[in-house]
Parts: sequence; C-alpha cells; structure tokens
Amino acid sequence: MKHDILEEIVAHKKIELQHQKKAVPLHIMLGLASENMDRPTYSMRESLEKSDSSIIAEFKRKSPSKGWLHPKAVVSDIIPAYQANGASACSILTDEHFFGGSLGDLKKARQLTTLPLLRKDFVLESYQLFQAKAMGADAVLLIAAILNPEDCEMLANTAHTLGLEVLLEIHREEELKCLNPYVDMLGINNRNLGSFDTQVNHSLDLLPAVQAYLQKEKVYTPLLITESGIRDPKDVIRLRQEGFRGFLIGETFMKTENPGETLRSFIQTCTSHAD
Ligand SMILES: O=C(O)c1ccccc1NCC(=O)[C@H](O)[C@H](O)COP(=O)(O)O
Repeated sequence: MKHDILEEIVAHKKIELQHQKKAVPLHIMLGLASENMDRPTYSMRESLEKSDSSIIAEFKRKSPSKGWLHPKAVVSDIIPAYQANGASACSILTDEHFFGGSLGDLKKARQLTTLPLLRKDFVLESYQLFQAKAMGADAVLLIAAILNPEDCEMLANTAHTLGLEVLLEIHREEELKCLNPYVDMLGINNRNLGSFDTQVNHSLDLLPAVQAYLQKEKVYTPLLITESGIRDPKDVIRLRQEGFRGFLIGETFMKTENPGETLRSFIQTCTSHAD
C-alpha cells in the first residue's frame, strides 16, 4: 500500500498557509476583495437539485494519481464551455503543488460564469474560507479525513456566515461523525487516497450506512454527491436511481482535448438513456 498522499498534502498545505498569511494577512485580503465579499452567492445545492444531469464539472490540470491530464488547460476556454454544455456547477482545484491549480483560476472562473463554483482544496483553517469567498467561490469542500468533528463544524459554520455552502467529503463510514448542521452536501469519494484505488461502486457500498446514519440523526438532510472515477454515463443513471443528486467528474473531461464537448456528449448519453 502506498503512503497516504493526504498526509503529504496536508503537511505541504500547512507550510503554504504560513507563507500566504504572511504575504496577504486577512485584513489586507478583505480590503482587496470587497466586491466578491459582498456578492450574493449562487446555490450549488439548488442548481444540482433542479437539474436532470447534476454534473459538477471539474477544472483539474493534474492529480497525484494520474499526473498531468491537461497541462495547458486555461480557465477561459474550459469554464464557459462547461456552462454552455450543461454543467450544473464547476469545481476548481486551487491547490498548486499537487494539482497545478491556483486561486487565480477561481478568480478568473468567477468572471466568466454564473454557475455555482466550488473551491476544491484542502481546507484546514478559516483563512482559506475567506480566500474562497474573496476569489468568488459559492461553496467549499471540507474533507472529513483531514479534520476532526469540532474543527469541521467550526469551519462549516464559518463558511455559512460567509454565505458559502459546504460539501463534506467522506470515504469511510467512521467519517460520518464529521456531519454537522452546516453541511449542505455530503460527498462520498470513490477514490481511496492510500491506494488510489477508485471504484464507483464504493458510493453504493457506503450508501446503506449513510442512509441509516441520516435516518438516526434526523436533523441532517444533506444532498448526496458521488465523487471521482465516474467515466460512464450509465454510472450516473444508476447512482441517480439510488438517490445521488450530484456527480463530481474531473478526469473524464479534463483528459480530453475539448472538455466542454466531452461533457456535452456525456450529458446527452445520460439523458437519452435515462428512461
Ligand atoms: O485525483 C487525485 O489523484 C487525488 C489525490 C489526492 C487527493 C485528492 C484527489 N483528487 C481530488 C478529487 O476529489 C477529484 O479531483 C474529484 O473527485 C474528481 O475525480 P475524477 O473524476 O476521478 O478526476
């Protein structure tokens, strides 16, 4: 088994954050970004709920599991094409070292789309939530595997005070303890970050435990999202039938020459086979 890449990512992120907070202290960041701090956000949850396809199309240049997917990808080509071709929301990977992204990508995407934007990064501190809001995000990802339940609730609560929705990602049943009243969407990651093994059926395997937990803790009603390794429109149809209402897809689109066009034919196949 490979070492857990998350440990390496988190160690790197802590150092990166120290530099960022020194270079741009919070009060300076807020002063520079007043336009986005004041803007009303778009609801990712509502956009997914009302769509028949509910695709969250990801902007991802490279990944630890696959290396470079689309090294020269530019936001101004891909994000408008995602919107034109039926995405319900976009996920922007803002981590630079491991994913080749940046906060600049998020800022640029905000200028080019009215789709809800998810800041996809490894959030450890509320400073990163302010960054997300300042750069134009509508939602943030919180990863249960790198947070304890108390920090997770504090971050989710802070995100809400900024008007940001929260997608909580889990991979294992034990991580359900990170659910809290501020979680809008619950994502099951099909990728094991130790082995990189990615099985779409993982979402279905974990579903009974998730449903039982939600049934027990009646106050939580997150929208269910499935994340990673989705390559076949038939998987979207099958997972939708089981109750998933969001499909986070990166590699399937980003490894192609024209991610927007690939999204278009993916959605067309989903909708033509849905009945
Ligand atoms: O994608 C990776 O290799 C990866 C490794 C370590 C932490 C996170 C990772 N991916 C982030 C994601 O959540 C995915 O980009 C997202 O779910 C889309 O997955 P895919 O459709 O398989 O690109």
